[in-house]
Amino acid sequence: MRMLLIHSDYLEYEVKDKALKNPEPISEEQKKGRLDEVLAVFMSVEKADETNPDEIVEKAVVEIKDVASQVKADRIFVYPFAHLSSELAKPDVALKVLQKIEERLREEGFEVKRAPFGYYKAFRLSCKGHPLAELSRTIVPSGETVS
Ligand SMILES: Nc1ncnc2c1ncn2[C@@H]1O[C@H](CO)[C@@H](NC(=O)[C@@H](N)CO)[C@H]1O
Repeated sequence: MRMLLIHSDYLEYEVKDKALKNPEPISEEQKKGRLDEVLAVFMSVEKADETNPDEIVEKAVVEIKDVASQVKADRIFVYPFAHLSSELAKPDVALKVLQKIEERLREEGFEVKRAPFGYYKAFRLSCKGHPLAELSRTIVPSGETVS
């Protein structure tokens, strides 16, 4: 999994069109979303993650919690983003991983939103620009190597 973490004044999105034949079903309310004072986490779930999705979920939660505590963010925006890797996991696996990460972060006490999966979306982001405001992380299942 590849993550780009942006500590932001806000992130807002608007769904524009389907990017998959069968995108995640969403309500009218989910077509737009915004969080203020948020750690935006753009995530590409990768092929290698399919060997142990549960482990990837836990490793991602550890990394996100670590960065959130460093930048003192208690809101997280989980953002599916297929542009951080050339070896993407299948959509059904990727969606499950992202849904689980969302659920686990809520269990850890964060306010969490997740952008809809399988769509083209317009988004606006205001990066805070401090030294820890732009970070990336790569996570692999045990036994795999980072390519
Ligand atoms: N392995 C994967 N990891 C993360 N997201 C993935 C994925 N496979 C599919 N998606 C989702 O489907 C849209 C089309 O690829 C993706 N859409 C996007 O990435 C938008 N920024 C528009 O390009 C995303 O919602």
